[in-house]
Amino acid sequence: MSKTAYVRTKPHLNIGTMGHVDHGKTTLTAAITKVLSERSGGGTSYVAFDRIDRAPEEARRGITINIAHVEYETDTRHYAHVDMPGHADYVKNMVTGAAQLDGAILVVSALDGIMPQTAEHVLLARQVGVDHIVVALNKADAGDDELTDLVELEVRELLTSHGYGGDSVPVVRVSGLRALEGDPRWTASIEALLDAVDTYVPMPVRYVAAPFLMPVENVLTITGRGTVVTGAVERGTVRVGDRVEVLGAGAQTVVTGLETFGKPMDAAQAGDNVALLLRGVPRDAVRRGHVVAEPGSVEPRRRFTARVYVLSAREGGRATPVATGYRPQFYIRTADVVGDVDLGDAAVARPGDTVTMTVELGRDVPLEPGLGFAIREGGRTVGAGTVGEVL
Ligand SMILES: Nc1nc2c(ncn2[C@@H]2O[C@H](COP(=O)(O)OP(=O)(O)OP(=O)(O)O)[C@@H](O)[C@H]2O)c(=O)[nH]1
Ligand SMILES: [Mg+2]
Repeated sequence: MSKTAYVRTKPHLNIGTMGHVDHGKTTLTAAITKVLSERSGGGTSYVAFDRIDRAPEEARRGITINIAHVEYETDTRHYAHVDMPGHADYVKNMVTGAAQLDGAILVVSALDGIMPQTAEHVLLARQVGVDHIVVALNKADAGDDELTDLVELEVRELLTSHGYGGDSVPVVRVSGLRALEGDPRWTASIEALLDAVDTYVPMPVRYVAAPFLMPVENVLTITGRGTVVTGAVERGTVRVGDRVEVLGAGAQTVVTGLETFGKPMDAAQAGDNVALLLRGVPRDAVRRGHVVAEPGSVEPRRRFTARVYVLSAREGGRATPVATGYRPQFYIRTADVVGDVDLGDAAVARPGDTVTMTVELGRDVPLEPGLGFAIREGGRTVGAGTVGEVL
């Protein structure tokens, strides 16, 4: 049962594909692993399309529902890549996936251009703190150059309007599908995209010395061993044998095992995508949205002030204003919590407005100034905000 341990030889970054449904995110993800697996001295294994979209409903409907993680290595870096769903009904999964990205690949079909979730994902990425975007203009094999030029202009404008500096963002014309088929012109396009990611997305500062904190993304059971929680370490370092607290479950426990992509490790640090085996915690006591942290290092709270941008109807938001007493869902880290909005002296907030509000959540969660969140209602994003003061 001895598995090869994870050896940290290159800097590790978290990236992912986002964009409108069917623009080719999963195909591109598979193509990236294929191209890199064929590089000499690689360290990347090819992950085929149907191993990324592997739930039966995903295979049947031909869409991505769950976030899938794959890993690969370029010459200079080790990447964990999340392939996010584009379909409007699954944007909440995209929100929790994007919360941990150091950079994102925005996939835009050169045939279709900007579509509703293209714009929504850019807005959410900004909100959850993704600082760098590289654009893959996909399906370039099937598009004509003039139309693709127009799409590129449109995408640069969209990025600029969300503060991404659209003029300097790399835009690479690719074909995930032809690259998967091994067409050299298009495997070269994937190489060019990866070079753009390697050079344009900087290595973020990792707060490895801070107290350990990891938002729980998923919970699994390993028969005979116990409960496992997965997620990206937000800050600090955790070692096998460390005592941790599961905020939300009200439990203290000990980490008895640590893995990244199936490889055991002795210590995980900020930025790593990991699975933690927790001693004696029942499977149903832990949920997505809970936070694993160094005991006593954070105190969950429920009241805070926030600056919130209320999306306009054109951006997919509400058509009518919100007032005090409004009760939408708040997406904070991986948590999804109802909250009461108090607008104070302002009577209403109209779509398109940026306002200050006081929020009272339905339960305590770890909060801190500067933390980004999304506000959703009836399956769509209606606002995006940042925590001001925790009350
Ligand atoms: N011509 C062409 N078709 C492509 C390319 N990439 C993907 N496709 C096709 O586009 C369709 C959607 O591809 P997916 O990779 O599933 O798209 P997706 O963005 O992951 O979709 P969701 O995850 O459901 O949002 C499939 O039929 C692909 O074969 C490409 O580079 N060229
Ligand atoms: Mg997909």
